[in-house]
Amino acid sequence: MAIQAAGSILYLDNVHVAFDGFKAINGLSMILKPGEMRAIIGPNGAGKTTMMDIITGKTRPDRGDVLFNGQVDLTKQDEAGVARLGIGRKFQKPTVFETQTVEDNLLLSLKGRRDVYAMLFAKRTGEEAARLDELLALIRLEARRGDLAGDLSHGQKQWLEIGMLLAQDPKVLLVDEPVAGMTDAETMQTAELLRAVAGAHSVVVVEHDMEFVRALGVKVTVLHQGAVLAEGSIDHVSAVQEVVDVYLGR
Ligand SMILES: Nc1ncnc2c1ncn2[C@@H]1O[C@H](COP(=O)(O)OP(=O)(O)OP(=O)(O)O)[C@@H](O)[C@H]1O
Repeated sequence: MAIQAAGSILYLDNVHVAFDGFKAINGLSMILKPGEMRAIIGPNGAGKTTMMDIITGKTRPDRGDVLFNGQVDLTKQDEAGVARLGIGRKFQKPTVFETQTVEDNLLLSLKGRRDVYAMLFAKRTGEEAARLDELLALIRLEARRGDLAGDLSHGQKQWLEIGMLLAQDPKVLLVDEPVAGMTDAETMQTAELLRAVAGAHSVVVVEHDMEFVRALGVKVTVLHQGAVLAEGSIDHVSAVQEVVDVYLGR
C-alpha cells in the first residue's frame, strides 16, 4: 500500500479491469479526501461507470488497490458490504417509492427503519422528525412533503433520492449523471445541493453537463480509456489539448 492512502477516504491505485480482453480500466489511480467532492468527466466508454462499479463491489478489479478510509480493502467486499461501510450510490434513474409521500420515502431511509409496515405505523421520534425537516430543507422539498413522490417532477425525484441516500448518513456518496433530463434551473439547484452536501460527506459525481460541472466548482478528473487523462480545476482541464481532442471538442 502506498503512503498516500493514509488520510484518504477513497484510494485507487493502478487499478485494472478487462472484459473479454478489453481493458475498460487500465491503470486508474485516484485519491479522494474526506469531505471532498470530485467531478468525473470523460467520453462514452472512458470507464466512469466501471470505476463506480469497482468502488461499490459490483465489479472486481483484476489488479490494483481500492481502499476505503485508507485501510479497508474494497476489493474484498460485496455490494451489501460496501453499502454497510457507508458508501451510497445514486444511479442515473430515480428510484423513489412513487406511491408513498415524500416524507415517508425519507423516513423509510432513515437509519433503523427497514420495515415499511412498522415505519408507517410507528411513532416518529423527535430526533427523526428533526432529521426529516433538515433533509427536506436541504433537498428543497419542504412544500411537497405530504405529496406522493410519483407527483414530483423528474428533477425533484432526483433530489428526493439524494435525500434518501443522505438519510442513511453515508461517508461517501457516488452520484451518476444526476442532472440528465433536468431543466437548467434544476441543474443549477442540484449543483447547490451537492455543494451543501460535500464537507460532511465525500462526493463523487459523474456528469457530462459541463455547465453543471463548472457550477460545482471542484477538482475535476478526466477519464479516458480507463485511466486519468487530466486532473485539476475545470479551467485547467479545459485547457489541456488532449482533453479537448478526446472529449470537450467533440
Ligand atoms: N460487464 C461488461 N462486459 C463487457 N464490457 C463492458 C462491461 N462493462 C463495461 N464494459 C465496457 O467497458 C467500457 C467502459 O464502459 P463504462 O460504462 O465504464 O464507460 P463510461 O465512461 O461510464 O461511459 P458512459 O459515459 O457512456 O456512461 C465500455 O467500452 C463498455 O462497453
